[in-house]
Amino acid sequence: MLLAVRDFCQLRVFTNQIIETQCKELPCFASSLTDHLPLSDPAEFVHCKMFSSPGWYRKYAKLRRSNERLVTVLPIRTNGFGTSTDFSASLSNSVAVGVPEYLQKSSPNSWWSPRSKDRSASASGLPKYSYKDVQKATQNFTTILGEGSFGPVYKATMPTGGIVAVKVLASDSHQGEKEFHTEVCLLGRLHHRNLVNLVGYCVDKGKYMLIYEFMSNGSLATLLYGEGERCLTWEERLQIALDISHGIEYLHEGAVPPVIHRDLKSANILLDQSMRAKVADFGLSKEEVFDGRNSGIKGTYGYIDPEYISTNKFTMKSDVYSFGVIIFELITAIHPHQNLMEYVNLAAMSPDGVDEILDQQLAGECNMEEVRQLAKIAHKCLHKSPRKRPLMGEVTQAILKIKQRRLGKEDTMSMAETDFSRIMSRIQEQHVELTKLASLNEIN
Ligand SMILES: Nc1ncnc2c1ncn2[C@@H]1O[C@H](COP(=O)(O)OP(=O)(O)OP(=O)(O)O)[C@@H](O)[C@H]1O
Repeated sequence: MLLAVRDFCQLRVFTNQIIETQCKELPCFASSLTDHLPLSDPAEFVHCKMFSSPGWYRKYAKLRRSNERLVTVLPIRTNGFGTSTDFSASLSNSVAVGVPEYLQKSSPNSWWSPRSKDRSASASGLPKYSYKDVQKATQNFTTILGEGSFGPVYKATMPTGGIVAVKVLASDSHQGEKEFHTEVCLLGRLHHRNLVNLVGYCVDKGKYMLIYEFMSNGSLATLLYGEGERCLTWEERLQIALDISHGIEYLHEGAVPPVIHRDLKSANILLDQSMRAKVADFGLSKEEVFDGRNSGIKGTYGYIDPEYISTNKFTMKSDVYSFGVIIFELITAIHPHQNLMEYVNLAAMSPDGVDEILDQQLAGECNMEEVRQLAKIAHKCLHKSPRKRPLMGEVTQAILKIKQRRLGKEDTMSMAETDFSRIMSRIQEQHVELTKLASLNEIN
């Protein structure tokens, strides 16, 4: 069956020429760190309840719907047709983002010191750097990490030894300085351990640069599909799924107003030195690229919610869909451009079909029950009807449950092991006692 599914899909890979279209997104969203939805009692979100209690679900869904209506879509960069938006209200509520420790450590005379006089730096709460500073830190822009649709990304080393990533926005951008500052203000207010946080920026000499925390283990896409990469263990994959879920949950349910990512994909998931995953490229306005058909659809082929394609309405549930695709990438190590969904749909025809599309490098190396449970969550995320897809908070709780069950089992196992060794040592003690008694009897 495994071969049949894979062969069939392989055929489709060749017959369906992949549309290498990286449609671009437009809007950027306002957000702040202020508390939002009452995610008060995590127990409320337990997996069984979440998918089986319609009353609870309706109540919560109503709450979320009213929250979703608050989603602010801020057309910051609009291909030259700039929409002026009054951000004063949202800025006044902004939470100043602290300068990261490694930036603070610079001596007052250090060349890597934010331009203190700059008013925009205080509005965003983020330090602003000069072109010269960044030029020096990137060794004259020679330390390239990669290139995305915004432009090249460089590794930069600070005088303190701290490392950051500098995204130099393409110079053909129509974005003006004011719009860039607005975008920085909005991004600077989003902070979470599962987001690749913005730590500074530079607007100088006609260049716009965003400075991010450095993610030394690169992107999930490279780890899954790159040549010479070591195989991610099942434990790592499960943790990555949970980390991503936490990050998106924060964007959807932690940020006020909520933020829809719009371009979730394995290339936008970055990993730090401890292999913890963080969501990147959130809230960045991207210009729509004419792809030959000018479909008007924004996002990345293979991750786009089919419902969005038919209605042109992008909601949080479209992000949930893309997350479902990423989960299946983690399980199968098949890229969406390699007809991942064909494999997934075929495998869904048999009860434990996911076993057959599991990344072969994981065969015998993982708990199949956990794989099936994670696949079940992914299927819910990919539900045809957006309303039937779970909310990200619910997804997080469901993935957490898988981890907790394992920890529970490990506890039981270690308890059993302790009991066993206690019994063994008691038997040994008794054996020693009996031997002693026997030798005493012999002497007498
Ligand atoms: N904070 C970071 N730390 C380390 N590497 C990074 C960081 N940000 C981006 N990169 C690397 O730089 C490269 C380009 O990233 P970028 O986010 O600009 O594009 P992308 O996500 O690959 O594509 P697109 O912009 O089309 O979505 C990628 O290889 C990515 O792994």
